[in-house]
Amino acid sequence: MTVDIPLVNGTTQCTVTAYSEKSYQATVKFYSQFLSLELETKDANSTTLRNSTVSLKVVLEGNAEKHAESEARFQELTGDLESADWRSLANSSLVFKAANVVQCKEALEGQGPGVQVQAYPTDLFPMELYVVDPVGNVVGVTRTKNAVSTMPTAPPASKGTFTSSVPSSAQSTSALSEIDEKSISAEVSEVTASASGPGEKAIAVMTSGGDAPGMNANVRAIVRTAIAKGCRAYVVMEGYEGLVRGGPEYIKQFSWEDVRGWSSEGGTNIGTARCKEFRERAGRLLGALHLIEAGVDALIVCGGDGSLTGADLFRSEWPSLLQELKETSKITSEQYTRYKHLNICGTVGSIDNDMSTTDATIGAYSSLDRICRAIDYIEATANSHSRAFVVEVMGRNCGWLALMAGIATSADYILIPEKPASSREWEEQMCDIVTKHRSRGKRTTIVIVAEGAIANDLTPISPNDVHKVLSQRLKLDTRVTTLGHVQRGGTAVAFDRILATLQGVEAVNAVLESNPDTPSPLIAINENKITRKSLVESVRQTKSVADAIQAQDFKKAMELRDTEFVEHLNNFMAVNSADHNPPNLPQDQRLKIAIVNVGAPAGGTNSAVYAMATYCMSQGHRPYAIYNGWSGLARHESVRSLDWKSMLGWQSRGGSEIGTNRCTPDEADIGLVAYYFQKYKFDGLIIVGGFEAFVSLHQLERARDNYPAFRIPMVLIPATLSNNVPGTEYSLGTDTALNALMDYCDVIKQSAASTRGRAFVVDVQGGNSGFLATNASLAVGAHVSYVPEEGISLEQLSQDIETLAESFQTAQGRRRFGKLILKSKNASKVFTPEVLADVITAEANGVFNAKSAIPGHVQQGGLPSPIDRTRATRLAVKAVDFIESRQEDIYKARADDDEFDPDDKEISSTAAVLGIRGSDVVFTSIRQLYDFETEIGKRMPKVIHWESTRAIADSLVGRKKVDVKN
Ligand SMILES: Nc1ncnc2c1ncn2[C@@H]1O[C@H](COP(=O)(O)OP(=O)(O)OP(=O)(O)O)[C@@H](O)[C@H]1O
Ligand SMILES: O=P(O)(O)OC[C@H]1O[C@](O)(CO)[C@@H](O)[C@@H]1O
Ligand SMILES: [Mg+2]
Repeated sequence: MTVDIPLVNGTTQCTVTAYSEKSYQATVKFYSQFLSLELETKDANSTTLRNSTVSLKVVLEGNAEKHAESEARFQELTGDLESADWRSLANSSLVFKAANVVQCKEALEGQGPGVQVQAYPTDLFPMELYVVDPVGNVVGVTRTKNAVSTMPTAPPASKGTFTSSVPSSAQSTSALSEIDEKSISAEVSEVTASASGPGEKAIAVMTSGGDAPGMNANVRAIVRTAIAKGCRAYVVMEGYEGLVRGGPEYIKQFSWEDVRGWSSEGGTNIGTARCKEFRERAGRLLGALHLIEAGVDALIVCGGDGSLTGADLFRSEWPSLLQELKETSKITSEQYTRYKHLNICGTVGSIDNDMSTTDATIGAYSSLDRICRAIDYIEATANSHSRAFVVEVMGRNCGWLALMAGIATSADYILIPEKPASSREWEEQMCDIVTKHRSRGKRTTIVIVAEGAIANDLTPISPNDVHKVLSQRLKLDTRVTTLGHVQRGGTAVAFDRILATLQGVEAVNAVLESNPDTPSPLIAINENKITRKSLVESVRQTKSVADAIQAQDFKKAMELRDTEFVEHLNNFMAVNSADHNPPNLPQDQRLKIAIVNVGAPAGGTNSAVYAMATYCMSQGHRPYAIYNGWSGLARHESVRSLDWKSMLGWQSRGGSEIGTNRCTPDEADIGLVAYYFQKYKFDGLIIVGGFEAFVSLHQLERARDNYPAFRIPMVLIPATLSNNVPGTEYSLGTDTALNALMDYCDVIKQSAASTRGRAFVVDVQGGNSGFLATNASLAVGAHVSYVPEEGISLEQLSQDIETLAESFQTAQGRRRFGKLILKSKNASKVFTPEVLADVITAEANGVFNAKSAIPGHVQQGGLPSPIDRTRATRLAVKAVDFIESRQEDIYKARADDDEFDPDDKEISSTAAVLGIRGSDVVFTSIRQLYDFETEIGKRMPKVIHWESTRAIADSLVGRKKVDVKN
């Protein structure tokens, strides 16, 4: 039995049979533009074939016309047919592994070796080979590269493992600051001894307003960076309260050791308060006096909109405060001159995320994490009773938490202060959505109410108001849950620890670089980039949103809000009312869009599929899922149209609901992939995955020449914990993985700290990318991280052991003294975690010992983090928009070869990677990335965007780097 495969792009088809000497018989279908061949197996045996090499005899025969045509064409190209290598295909050796059906299935699902042909067709003479099992399923695939040339192309990356070797010698990447604890202590005592010499600065940090997870990491980074830069570090205890009270009890000098282990601790260890006195000039006057008395030159305030408004006011009043202090003889003229300019800087710490000009505030994502976990829990009980839940979340004047939680948990409805409606309107809209969801089979209803939710007449909307509507009008069994301060509790998520740390370093840099003419900075983050904004301007903009709301000018309030907030809100409305209202687009603009997952599982993958499908529905497009990757498609025609009900709950699930594996189109059979694309008439494709997904997009784009079915807009949403996809600085799944690894490390570190003289060597995933190890080391304060980009040199290893031994010797049983060494698996093949632990223990001479710890696939994470869920939603919507907007650019080329020029920029840019680069979300063409920005052999981008983070991670733990010249 054979499978008919229609012609694609005029490719000639012939059917031939390959059979084993024993029982197994397979049909091999062979495609070539010019040739028709017969293949016949020799020595093949269905039970012994696995992993064995089988010789396939290739006999040229059949279609004489085509044969002649190919010879003529070949002669035209080579001028010498006799020596033509394509003839050597006859009797060529084919690697034909896993030839029985079960094994082929495994192979195609990425669990075993695939079927490969060691013959290399060219782009000019492409060939595909299909092995069909006795019942007609296509189970085998070929590589299709170069039939003519004897020059083999690079062998395909093997499934599952990456073999390219990684240098184990260390290459110094950048000039890292060489600080160790001893030298820093020495510096500190020197500085303290000379008190306030004019050269040295004293930098103080305080936390203010509601506490926020990550504040401790911020304080730690500020204290250590200040010390590392030769400054004295101070903390102001209890927020502005401490400034107003003053004295050494409230304004304390801190040492390197004082902040040990703080990254992993929730709340704020230096205290915070809401201080009435500071709102009055008299309070601020006292604050100014106390700062000067303590000799503080610069103040970094980590707090929310209120705290930074206070800081801004303090800054603007400073000259007059100083004048008054001088006139009342509270300070000397020297002090007046020295402290004439207040050097102040804000790092935004608040769970509310209500400060303009920054995308995220320290603590907001930790709080969102608590909220999403709670709602995930509530879902289960709601589902059991088919109940409705009204969940109140924090956000006095701001709906960010409610909105993001709404997206991350696919809640039915949200009520936020930024977009109020009349009571009648919101009640109608909520009832309409909830009724439709229920009528389509949803058993749960979740409505999230922000603490500050209001109607458009500014009257508050309470959870009880919502309860009343759901229970009385819709007769739903409804409960109210107020999450309260649980949302502010617990330790910070990885994002907040890293954000707080990087912003702390940047804040110290900013105050050291500032002069009387520089405007006071606020340290922000925009997309993936830490930025400096003007404190005055940020406060002004934040206030203008609040003013617009008070003036009931909600349209203006929205315009003044960050564009990302508005984008999230629009996305929430679109995906959550999918299929409800008439689609947005007219019939003739509605498309068929496919989505496929490729590579290892990554957090947020399901959210991307869910968002893509629901957004498609709201636009009027038809979403399709290709189940089980390219191999699923080639083997089982695994295309299903996605329907709303079957995707319920996907938003919050880990793994990949539609299945994923590492097989690329070439490996699966690109001709067959093209055939199905043609059969389903896809107008666009979204691939979600890691490096194999990147390679897949490249293969599809290059195959457009032969297969018009690929002449459609195609987008890759990067998703891999390795974060090694060129074209982006962030891949879905990295945040989930970082949290999983960080949680693991926190536990291990606690064990090490309790044991006192113990270090753990933790084995970290990430292929050839040290991203995960570097960022995790920043989040957990690991003593050392070894990454593939640097390798492990003996010099560095011995230096690290020496530093470790010294610090254990001086630790004298202090708490929080657990030491971690994070080692990327590919940093060294020789130094496995066990070997490394043994070497370290032996070299430590009994001062301490080391053990290995292997988190393994736990690093893929369980539930996806809220960051991965919400980013997935945003990127999926952008990907669909891209497919819509790029139809015109490639539409003509789909039907007409003459219109297709693969090198045309407009056309080639319709196959792109959707990435976050610096502070922008951008589409970059796969051609550009693959040809110019990728180290294919290493499966890495050429430029490592996070390189500078390594120096920061090292310097904050006082690691000495050995400068190895390679
Ligand atoms: N307009 C202002 N002038 C002077 N000080 C202010 C002003 N607004 C706030 N502050 C000071 O900042 C403190 C914290 O402000 P607020 O209570 O608004 O919290 P926040 O910093 O916005 O944090 P969060 O909202 O996350 O809890 C106040 O108690 C007060 O001391
Ligand atoms: O109980 P507290 O400390 O006044 O904090 C409650 C408020 O603080 C915030 O969480 C911000 O930290 C607001 O969303 C909330 O209204
Ligand atoms: Mg606030």
